[in-house]
Amino acid sequence: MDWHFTKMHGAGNDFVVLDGVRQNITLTPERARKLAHRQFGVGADQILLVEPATRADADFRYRIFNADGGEVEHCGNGARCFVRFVHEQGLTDRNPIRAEICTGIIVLNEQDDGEVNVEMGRTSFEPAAVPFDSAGLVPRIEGEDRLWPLALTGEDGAERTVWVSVVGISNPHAVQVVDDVDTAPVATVGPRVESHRRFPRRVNAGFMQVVDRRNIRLRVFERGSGETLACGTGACAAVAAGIRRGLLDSPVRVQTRGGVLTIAWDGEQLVMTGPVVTVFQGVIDVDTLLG
Ligand SMILES: N[C@@H](CCC[C@H](N)C(=O)O)C(=O)O
Repeated sequence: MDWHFTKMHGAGNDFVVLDGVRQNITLTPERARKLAHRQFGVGADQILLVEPATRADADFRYRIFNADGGEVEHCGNGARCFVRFVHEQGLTDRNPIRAEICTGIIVLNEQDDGEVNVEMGRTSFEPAAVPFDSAGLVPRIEGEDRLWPLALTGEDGAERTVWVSVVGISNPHAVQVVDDVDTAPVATVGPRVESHRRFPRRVNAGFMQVVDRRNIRLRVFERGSGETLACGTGACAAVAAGIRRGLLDSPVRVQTRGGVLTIAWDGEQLVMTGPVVTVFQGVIDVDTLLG
């Protein structure tokens, strides 16, 4: 059995996109992991599976799998690739498109300049909703935000505390402010935050450098994929946290290692705008390579 796929990226966060509308696709976590593998598969940060909608108020459903095979709630850069994919593949000429993700509906609009904007849905800062176990912790209040102390143990066994904003964009984020993203300890602190025991579903760990009130630089160690060149929901979480902390004003230009995303937030709806690139199309022999 063969699957046709499209390789895409949004600001360097890369995807294998599968058409589950015209193909009969059973994507298990193991198959997703193999497809995403950079040596033995096609290679991707996430796999996107486009399917018929299951509710009347949506045009399509799309599902997201991290490189480790886990299915997740939301993906900002993936959302932009999804809308370009359904247009390029002739699955619809509707614009904007309403897409069903596992936590609700998001609205996507392909602009005349080739960028895509996405109404990402609502943000939550309630620990239980993220989810984050805040029992026994005393937050530091900054502006309207609460910074939570996370105790981390270093490779040398030494304890240190990092202060994070905890944000739910359907998926979980922990954002810390750093002086310089280039020297931030993303590779060492990122995995410790990602799997910290206070995040029962793990977490995406963001490192934000505030350049000025409308510009940040951002790196994200993503849950289930490691550091990526850009993380759309991570950009939304960083901007929302930065605005609540009184550090930023909407809209904010987010410089990632793979490109620029623009995030607007009115305190309710988050709107993300950014680029999309189709890299190539291919066919994969499922029985031989994915099992
Ligand atoms: N790259 C994404 C986020 C993908 C999911 C994330 N790793 C998670 O586990 O929540 C984005 O652009 O938002």
